[in-house]
Amino acid sequence: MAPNGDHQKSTKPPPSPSPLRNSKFFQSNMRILVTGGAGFIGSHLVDRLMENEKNEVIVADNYFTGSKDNLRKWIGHPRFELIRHDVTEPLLIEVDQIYHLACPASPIFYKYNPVKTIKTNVIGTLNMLGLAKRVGARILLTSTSEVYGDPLVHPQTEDYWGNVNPIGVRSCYDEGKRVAETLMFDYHRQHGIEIRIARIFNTYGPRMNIDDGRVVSNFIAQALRGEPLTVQAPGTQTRSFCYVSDMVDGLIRLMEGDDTGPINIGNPGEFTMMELAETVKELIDPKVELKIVENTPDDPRQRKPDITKAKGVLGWEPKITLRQGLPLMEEDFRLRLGVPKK
Ligand SMILES: NC(=O)c1ccc[n+]([C@@H]2O[C@H](COP(=O)([O-])OP(=O)(O)OC[C@H]3O[C@@H](n4cnc5c(N)ncnc54)[C@H](O)[C@@H]3O)[C@@H](O)[C@H]2O)c1
Ligand SMILES: O=c1ccn([C@@H]2O[C@H](COP(=O)(O)OP(=O)(O)O[C@H]3OC[C@@H](O)[C@H](O)[C@H]3O)[C@@H](O)[C@H]2O)c(=O)[nH]1
Repeated sequence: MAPNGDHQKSTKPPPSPSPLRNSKFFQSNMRILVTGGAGFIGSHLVDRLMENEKNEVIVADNYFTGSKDNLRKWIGHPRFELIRHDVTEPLLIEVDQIYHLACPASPIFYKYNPVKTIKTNVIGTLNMLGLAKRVGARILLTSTSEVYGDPLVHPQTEDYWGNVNPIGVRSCYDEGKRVAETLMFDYHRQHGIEIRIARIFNTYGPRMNIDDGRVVSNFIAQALRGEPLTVQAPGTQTRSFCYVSDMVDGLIRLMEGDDTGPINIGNPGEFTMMELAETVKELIDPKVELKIVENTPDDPRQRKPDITKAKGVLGWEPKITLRQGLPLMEEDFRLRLGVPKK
């Protein structure tokens, strides 16, 4: 069944935005809330949104995995505001658009406090939808390729319903995001809220936490520290890695376009973890060793987005290949770890 079939469309008109938006005498800026804006993708998104002088950007973040440091160039800027706020609590502000990213993304962080992760996904998304409803804002959710679980369809298209363990250690995140998607569509059908859903595939780039625990940041940090690259068994599992500037471009196009989604946003280049380790080794330090270590439960065996829909509906496709993106991230990690290039 097509996720964008007629039964998915709202019959309700969207709630009216602020009267100032259509005022003849006062041209207000577009006020945009980015939840999770102090994190990795969020802070790059804020950089892009702030480039447009008609945008005012408000970030709400609880700093669990994000940091003020990621936003330091905007703190004090007249079009920028930073609020310490946990999205599991309601937020009463006036905005036109909401990019709802708040949620830990790295498996080691989302599994650290699974009850909090599911509250963030469910109560957090409900609160942001409540805000969207009250002020007539358009809302974009950053969902995930993890909604496909350990996929039995390859590559993954948006109409695949997934193969997810509902009681596993990853469920707080993948089932949490599935409920968040459900809430988005229920608010759209029942209340006419303008929604956008992006299904993001593994994204990497500068500013990722050095000890984030995800595979690209782990391998780069390990190679720079001269430590063995920890390939989790069996090493034949695959992922598709998207550079962060491509991701931000896709998210903005989705928000500005007419399609609710869900739309896969990711780079279809597919690599085994062994291939990724070999590439990092070749680019950074050919002397570094690879070490096979134990894997974690329910690790998906393969993942690759079908991006036909993103190409057709958003006119989007990624531009940066893995071999182009890894050196950009290496440069940032060298600076932060204090390891100059020889
Ligand atoms: N990076 C990826 O590969 C990837 C893949 C799929 C989906 N996503 C989604 O994209 C979004 C951003 O991911 P990221 O890689 O930038 O992760 P990140 O961990 O760097 O950023 C998440 C941000 O949300 C904040 N946050 C977490 N819980 C919060 C709460 N309860 N209230 C307020 N703020 C909270 C964190 O402090 C952090 O700043 C997440 O929703 C994630 O699920 C990311
Ligand atoms: O040091 C490591 C870390 C991870 N891995 C492997 O690398 C693969 C990718 O693992 P990551 O931790 O980077 O993350 P995953 O791809 O499983 O999930 C990721 O993509 C979907 C997003 O929603 C999640 O937020 C994101 O973390 C897994 O197969 C894992 O076993 C290693 O081989 N070594």
